[in-house]
Amino acid sequence: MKLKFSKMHGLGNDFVVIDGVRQTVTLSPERIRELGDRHFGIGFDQLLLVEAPRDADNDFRYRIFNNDGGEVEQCGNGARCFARFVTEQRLTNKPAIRVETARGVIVPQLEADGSVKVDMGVPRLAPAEVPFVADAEAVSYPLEAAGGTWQISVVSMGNPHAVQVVDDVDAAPVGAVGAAIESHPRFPERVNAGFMQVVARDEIRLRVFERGAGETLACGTGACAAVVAGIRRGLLDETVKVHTRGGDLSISWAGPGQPVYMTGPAVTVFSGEVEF
Ligand SMILES: N[C@H](CCC[C@H](N)C(=O)O)C(=O)O
Repeated sequence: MKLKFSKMHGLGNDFVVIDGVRQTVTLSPERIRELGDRHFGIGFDQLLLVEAPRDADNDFRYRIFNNDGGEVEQCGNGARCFARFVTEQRLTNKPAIRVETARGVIVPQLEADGSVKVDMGVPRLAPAEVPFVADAEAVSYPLEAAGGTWQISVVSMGNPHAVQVVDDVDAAPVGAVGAAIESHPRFPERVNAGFMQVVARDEIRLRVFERGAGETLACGTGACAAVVAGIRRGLLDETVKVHTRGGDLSISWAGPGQPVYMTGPAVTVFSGEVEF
């Protein structure tokens, strides 16, 4: 069966986005992996599926599948592309869109300058909510991995993140240490591993080894988690510019119990059809 899709990216974190409202879509992990292959398929970090909401108070449901075929709870760069997609496809004309995800509702909003601002919801910091195996909640935890001990902060943006501070992201062992943290047994659902360099109290550089996708050029929820971790460590102020390899995001967090706001671009590269 042929399905229409759009190929999009948020700062080089790239997606195939599919309208599951007007099309009937059945996905298997195997087919997602085939289509995610950058040589034999279309190629993407994540596949995003747009569905009708389960709760009539909301506008859409949003499902996210990593390149490895696994379904996950949240995607920040994807949320911005989602908003651009449903607007371009005339599935809505609302500027602010209520979107159900596996772990709560997010509200992306198209801004006049073409960027997209997203209320990413309230970060969860208790280990059990990440989930992360620990005796008690702390600002950071020592974690043994890849032959070293890394001081990580754990944050859930709906999806799990383990963030550490490094002197220079360009020299950080993202591949080896990121892979070891991603599959560390203290993260029962695996984890996205972030490496953050603090440039100033309102500026960081960030690389993320993503769960189920490897290092990506940018990670929206990773940027949110890194700013939350940096503020909790007393290193950052409320609004932070996050430099990723694919470009810049603006992240704001007013503190515990408050939502994280993320602002950045969303680009449609092309549309196409594919056998699913
Ligand atoms: N790899 C992530 C999902 C995509 C997140 C990322 N692309 C973003 O922009 O937040 C996970 O397994 O939780």
